[in-house]
Amino acid sequence: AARDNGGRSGALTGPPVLEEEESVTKIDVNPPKGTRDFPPEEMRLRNWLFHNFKEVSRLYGFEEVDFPVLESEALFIRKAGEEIRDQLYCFEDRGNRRVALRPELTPSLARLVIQKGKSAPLPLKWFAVGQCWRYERMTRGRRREHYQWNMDIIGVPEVTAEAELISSIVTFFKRIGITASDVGFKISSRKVLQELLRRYSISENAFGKVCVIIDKIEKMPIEEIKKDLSSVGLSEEVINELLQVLSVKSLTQLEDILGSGEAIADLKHLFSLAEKFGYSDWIQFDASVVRGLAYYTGIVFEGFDRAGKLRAICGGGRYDRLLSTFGGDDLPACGFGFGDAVIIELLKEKNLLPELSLQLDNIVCALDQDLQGAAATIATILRGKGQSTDLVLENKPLKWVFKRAARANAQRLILVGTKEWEKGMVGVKILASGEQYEIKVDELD
Ligand SMILES: CC(=O)Nc1cnc2ccccc2c1
Repeated sequence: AARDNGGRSGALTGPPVLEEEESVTKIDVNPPKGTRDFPPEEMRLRNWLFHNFKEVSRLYGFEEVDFPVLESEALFIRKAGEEIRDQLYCFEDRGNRRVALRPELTPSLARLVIQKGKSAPLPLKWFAVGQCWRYERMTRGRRREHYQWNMDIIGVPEVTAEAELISSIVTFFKRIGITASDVGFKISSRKVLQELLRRYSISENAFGKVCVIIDKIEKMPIEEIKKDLSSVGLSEEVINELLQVLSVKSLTQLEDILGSGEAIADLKHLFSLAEKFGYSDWIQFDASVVRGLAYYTGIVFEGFDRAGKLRAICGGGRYDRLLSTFGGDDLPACGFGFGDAVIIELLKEKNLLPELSLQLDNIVCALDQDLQGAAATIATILRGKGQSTDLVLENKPLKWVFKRAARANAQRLILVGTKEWEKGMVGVKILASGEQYEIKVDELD
């Protein structure tokens, strides 16, 4: 009760407090709305996931890059009606600069590529794992941050780049136990839309808007989609032809409508490369895939769960115009983003979450307060051998030490006792077997 009156202890009963104590304001111990903490258990799972992201990137010869989570707002200002724009976590900083917490990594990557200019030999194969942010108006209770794994190839115009990227994601899935019966990739090309719209001389910047609208096709009533499409200038006839093409189920059917243009050629090339990479049974053509980012210009793909319970697991595609819109050279580019949320939901569904617990090689404990120094020496020797060692830092009863050792899955308990220490020895207890013995300090292995 004493702490409740503004934090001065004993003010009601004890002697007058001589000087004002630091006032205690009870802070909210939860993280800000829509954000997460990572206590040890969650952090082990996150590190496991990111380790697999990074191992696959290394396997494919990609180099890791990173960028500030805070960027100039201008990097993300696109007028294509994207959700990512409506939810931009932007503000004016103390220098009156318009800045934003990045909602995605690709624009930062493009900025760095341009900054590096000619000094970065093409093709660039870069990857990053970074936290991305959004600010949702309504308290829809959705998260406001997530981590994304991105892989990008800059400077390769052929679809061999897209085939390589999809291969890397398949490799990732296999590493964590996901199979082609669990997930698949829907693949299409925005060149399908482009070739269609070119017949009706729709302007380039309407193209991005049309794609963003079509990406919502499964989330909005078709009437609203049609209304939005007509509001960007598409006639009734074009809208109906567009929607009809999007429901096409095979490449041959698409070729009948489109004729043999770049879209068909790219898709056929990609599907034949998939054969060579050995992931044909992971992919399918699906004309309705457009992805919600305005800057894609060619092949687009998304990973989906075949049970149909979850949102897209990952997504990506070719974005050949992005660098030039930032004032850079007209460099071909493609990449993908892979979020840290849906994949964990999928692993839970498939009961594939890894068992990760703290593993310790040793716990070292002084059995007597004046042997604390000796215990520190032992811990240092073991750590010098690369063995993870928890040193008990205060006088604790053995029961407490055993409990801690069990919770930390320690392999060995090293007990520093007076009698043994006088002989230059320590006690060792192998916790799995219960075996117990004494050993000379310099024979500790
Ligand atoms: C399922 C989930 O957490 N999605 C999510 C969470 N935070 C984001 C933040 C920025 C952009 C996209 C985001 C997406």
